[in-house]
Amino acid sequence: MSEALRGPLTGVPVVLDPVMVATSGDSLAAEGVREAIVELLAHCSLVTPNLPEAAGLTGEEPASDRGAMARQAQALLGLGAPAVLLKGGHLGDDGDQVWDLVARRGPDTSQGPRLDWLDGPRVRTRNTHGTGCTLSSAVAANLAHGLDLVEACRRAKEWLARALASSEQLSVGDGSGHGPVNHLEASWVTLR
Ligand SMILES: Nc1ncnc2c1ncn2[C@@H]1O[C@H](COP(=O)(O)OP(=O)(O)O)[C@@H](O)[C@H]1O
Ligand SMILES: Cc1ncc(COP(=O)(O)O)c(N)n1
Repeated sequence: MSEALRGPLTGVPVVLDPVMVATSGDSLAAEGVREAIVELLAHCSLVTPNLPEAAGLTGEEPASDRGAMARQAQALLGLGAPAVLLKGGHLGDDGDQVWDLVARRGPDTSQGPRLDWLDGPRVRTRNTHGTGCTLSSAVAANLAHGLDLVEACRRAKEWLARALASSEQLSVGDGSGHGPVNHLEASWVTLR
């Protein structure tokens, strides 16, 4: 894959979602996946780990506050990623807010990385299945539209919050597990 990213895909924005740990906490990665993902970091435009994934990649404990999030995002830049969207959905379950962090290498290396916090309202729902995949796909679509990285992440997160809020409209399975977000939230009134 890194060959493709160095060759035909050079110049195309690439969003790498290192799917290793699901929202539910389940491990989704076999052994050796960490090394493969680390190798890809330098060849993508943005990597989008959740907190357990960032911990797995950096070899640290999952971040439990903003300071640790900032340190781990910067550690991922140090591993070669040009930019990191560190997702904070696993932090502060009882709070009203959920915050993500965009970290980018600055143009001037002596000034350190640029950090942009994206705060948003926490939606009270169990239907969080696929939030990470939804977010990274939306960021990729926004980058393909030519949006700047932080704006692409900000708009993707805002849309995801609406899709989460609208998830109760869906009726999937017997309702016992984590249901999906409603990707069609914008057109739902006309569609149903
Ligand atoms: N209950 C929630 N309300 C609003 N946004 C959420 C909620 N849970 C997660 N998010 C957002 O969903 C995205 C994915 O978050 P996260 O759960 O950390 O990743 P993953 O789904 O990969 O485990 C992030 O932008 C996060 O801020
Ligand atoms: C097969 C598969 N792929 C990905 C996810 C991540 O889901 P989430 O975005 O909710 O962490 C998952 N739970 N299962």
